Amino acid sequence: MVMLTKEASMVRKALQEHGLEPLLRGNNILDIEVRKRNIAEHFKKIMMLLNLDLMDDSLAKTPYRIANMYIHEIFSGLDYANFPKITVISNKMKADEMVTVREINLTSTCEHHFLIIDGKATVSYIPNNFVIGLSKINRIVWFFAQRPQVQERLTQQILLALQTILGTNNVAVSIYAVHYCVKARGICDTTSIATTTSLGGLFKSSNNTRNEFFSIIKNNN
Ligand SMILES: Nc1nc2c(ncn2[C@@H]2O[C@H](COP(=O)(O)OP(=O)(O)OP(=O)(O)O)[C@@H](O)[C@H]2O)c(=O)[nH]1
Ligand SMILES: [Zn+2]
Repeated sequence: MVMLTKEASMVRKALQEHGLEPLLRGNNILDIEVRKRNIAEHFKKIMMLLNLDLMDDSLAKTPYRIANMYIHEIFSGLDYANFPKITVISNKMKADEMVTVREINLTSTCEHHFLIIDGKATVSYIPNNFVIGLSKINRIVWFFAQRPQVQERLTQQILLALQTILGTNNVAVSIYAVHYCVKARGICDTTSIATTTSLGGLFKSSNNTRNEFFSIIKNNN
């Protein structure tokens, strides 16, 4: 079994304690190659039930492409072994104002329909003892996006992961996204956008901090 990094273990524990890891059913005991082979076999059956000709040279490898994509790409965030390497440095410069990364690109997968969620995140925090490498914020967003998701949980998972790593409650996350299960099927609404926000510490309790965060979002999203 792969050893998790200290940060991956801390984040997983915090999420479990807060009921924010409801989809995982425990450690996956099957080897990755066995899981991929099984997914491909099952997907072959789905394609056959759709009356698709698996002998067609364009379709023949699709079940394997799907299996590879699920395990190594769009659902890679289900495995904490893929949690990003985190670099935090001590806050020797005594930064005490809001740090914001906005317009973080994310694509995720709606857990109800397995269709794309296409959005952007804004993440702010007020440094306490640590400052995090900026790209690590994008990577944490990406990690949790690479799962079957609902947008509300994704927003909360990113918040709690950063609070845990940074040792402060003063974190805020907002995501706006287009859901292809709303756009490309069902109601077929091509313009609606869903916004979700999760606020911690001063972002929740102080009107000034909250307003500063929302003014960044309003002016830039
Ligand atoms: N709250 C929330 N709902 C979501 C998210 N992604 C998809 N959904 C919704 O999940 C719901 C599933 O509803 P169901 O009635 O079971 O599925 P459905 O019959 O395909 O629903 P329609 O999309 O209305 O056709 C839909 O309303 C989706 O829009 C999300 O991130 N958050
Ligand atoms: Zn959906």
